[in-house]
Amino acid sequence: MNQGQLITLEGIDGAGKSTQLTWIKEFLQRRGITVITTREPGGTSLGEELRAILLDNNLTIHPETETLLMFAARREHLDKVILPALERGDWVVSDRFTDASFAYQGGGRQVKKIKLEVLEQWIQGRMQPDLTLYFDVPVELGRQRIGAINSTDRFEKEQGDFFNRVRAVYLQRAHEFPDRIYRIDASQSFNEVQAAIRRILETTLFSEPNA
Ligand SMILES: Nc1ncnc2c1ncn2[C@@H]1O[C@H](COP(=O)(O)OP(=O)(O)O)[C@@H](O)[C@H]1O
Ligand SMILES: Cc1cn([C@H]2C[C@H](O)[C@@H](COP(=O)(O)OP(=O)(O)O)O2)c(=O)[nH]c1=O
Repeated sequence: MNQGQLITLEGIDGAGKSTQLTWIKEFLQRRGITVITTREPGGTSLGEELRAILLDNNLTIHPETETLLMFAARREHLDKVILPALERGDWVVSDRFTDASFAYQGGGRQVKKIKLEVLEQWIQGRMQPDLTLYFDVPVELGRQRIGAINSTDRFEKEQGDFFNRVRAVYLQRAHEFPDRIYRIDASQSFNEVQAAIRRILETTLFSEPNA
């Protein structure tokens, strides 16, 4: 049986990832693929408990503690959800994965990159997503879109500078890993973003080598 594929969605808060997740799932299902959708931090019972702590506005958490909790949740997620699904031949679409730790903890919180690389190597070895869709929006637009939602969590309440650093790391990683990370201009309309996703999925995952 073929191994499934891992697709991850990345971007600053308000970029529009969650909005497109269901459409991506349905697009893949129409191709006869069994798909599970999941998210980080979260995706398992322990992971969702860690998520509640990580997003809790009433807590102050040291940046390295935050980093370790993100990777702890990810370790569970890989063990209980992602790797078993891929081994069954199912595809996994995850709303965020390790690029978010480099962007938010590395960029936003300024945790040293080498520490993130050590944790990445520890829990993933050489494993990487097959495809990452990076939803790129200017920080102000992301904030406006979140502003339309009432509650803000521990990350969403951060200031513009924080999100500028997060976005800078995402852009840098898209540049560094062009075969895996595809930048989408997510400031476009819903339909235009969807068309861009469709083009990327068709060319990267479904292109016929001799067609
Ligand atoms: N292309 C778009 N144009 C305008 N508004 C959008 C677009 N995509 C998403 N939104 C809106 O922006 C808000 C944040 O979207 P969401 O998908 O939750 O972002 P994310 O999961 O990346 O934080 C939602 O209210 C959503 O309806
Ligand atoms: C996976 C991950 C998420 N995060 C942050 C980014 C988000 O602000 C938050 C997850 O919240 P979530 O509500 O899923 O994000 P969004 O509003 O974009 O849908 O956790 C990290 O800081 N590091 C990580 O490794």
